This record gives sequence, structure tokens and C-alpha cells, in this order.
Amino acid sequence: MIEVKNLTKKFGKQVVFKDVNFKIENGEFVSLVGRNGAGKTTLVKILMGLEKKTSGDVIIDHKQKIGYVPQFRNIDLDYPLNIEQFIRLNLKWTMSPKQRAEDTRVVNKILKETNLIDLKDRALGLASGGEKQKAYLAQALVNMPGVLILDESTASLDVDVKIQLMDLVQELNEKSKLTVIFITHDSELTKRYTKRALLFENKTVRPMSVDEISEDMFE
Ligand SMILES: Nc1ncnc2c1ncn2[C@@H]1O[C@H](COP(=O)(O)OP(=O)(O)OP(=O)(O)O)[C@@H](O)[C@H]1O
Repeated sequence: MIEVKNLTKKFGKQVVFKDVNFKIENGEFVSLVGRNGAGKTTLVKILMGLEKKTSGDVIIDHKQKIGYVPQFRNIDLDYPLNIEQFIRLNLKWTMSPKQRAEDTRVVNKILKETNLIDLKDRALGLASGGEKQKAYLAQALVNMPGVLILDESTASLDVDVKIQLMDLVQELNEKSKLTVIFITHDSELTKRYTKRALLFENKTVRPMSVDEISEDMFE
């Protein structure tokens, strides 16, 4: 479980959010919604320990790792790694043959789960947008996270590719009880895949049912 208590974040004099309280249960699929600059990325950076909080508490089971899938960015055609090598970047290098065999087992399992097994030798730079984004997802999963953060990971992908990626995440959420936090500006995907939303508004965060979501909350 992730519990946020009276969390406040300021950058200098700018208050991003103040006295925020919410819980995310293990295995939930929740969206973070709100206008540009409302503080969604800042909050997940605090959850990941990449940004300092100003005050308040963030309680996360310390054994639970967090995987992060960024927004799609194109990768140069001459990027030097293939899909499997790119996924392995998230593993710690080890000399232990036992650990290396275990890593290979995990990489193959994730390649299968993300439907990348037949593409594992393809140069990442030559992969399609959807394949690249699946490679980012697989790279985050190879570290066996308990929580997966999708930071606008479907933005700038074609609609059918968005659906494919989200179907895959939904399957992982249901099968492996992976907690998923989906930052998005897409109300349709929010309603289709997530059960609950945390709305960033007026420097605070309001938990709500996805039925209450309306377009104006994203603009
Ligand atoms: N390192 C920083 N230093 C100063 N201000 C920052 C920093 N990072 C973010 N901010 C500011 O904090 C506010 C919240 O930004 P944040 O990126 O968290 O919003 P967001 O909800 O993720 O926005 P978007 O939907 O556009 O991605 C913005 O006003 C932003 O300019």
C-alpha cells in the first residue's frame, strides 16, 4: 500500500500542492488526472524518491520496487542496443553464473509477457513506436516492481497501439496483482482501464470514481 499523509510540495514560493492525503491499495489500477502543471509528475517523483517533499509523509512498503515507463520519445535509428539488450539495462551486472541464469529466465518471461519474444534481436531504433514503448514497459518490469508508474506512456501513440499497450498493462495488473499508477490526459483510457482516479485540482488531490471524470478536468 502507498499512503500519503498531509503531503506538501513547494518549489521556492510556489505551492504545487498542500496537505494532500490519499491511499493506493496493493493491486489497484488508479489514474492521476488534472491540468498541465497540477503536480502529477512531481508527486510520482516524490514517491520514487527523486524529488524531496516539503512536508508530510509518504509511506511505501520498503521492499516494494517501483517501475517507471516514461512518455514515448523517438529513439535514433542508429541506437546501438537491440530490444533484449535495452531491457537488460535495468538489471544489475553480476559475475555470478547462478544470478545470470536467473536474470535470463526473468528476461525471457518478460519478453513473452510483453509479446516481444520474436522481436528481441531487433535494433531498438528500427522498432515501431508501439514496440519501443513495449520495450520501455518490459525494461521497467524486469526489475520485478510491485508498483508500475505509467507517466503519459500512451501519449503520441496511435489509438490501436494505445489500446494494445493498456490491454497488456491490464493483464499484468490482474494476473500479477501489480499496482498501476497511470498519469494521463486521456479521459477515455481513464474510464476504460482504471477503477479510480486521483484528481489534482486547486493545489490538492481529490480521490474520485472514474464515473465522475469529465473532459474539463484534463484541459
Ligand atoms: N524542478 C522544478 N523546479 C521548479 N518548478 C518545478 C520543478 N518541477 C516542476 N515544477 C513546477 O511544478 C508545477 C507542477 O509540475 P508537474 O510537472 O508536476 O505537473 P504535471 O501535473 O505533471 O503537468 P503535465 O500534465 O503538464 O505533465 C509546475 O508549475 C512546474 O513548472
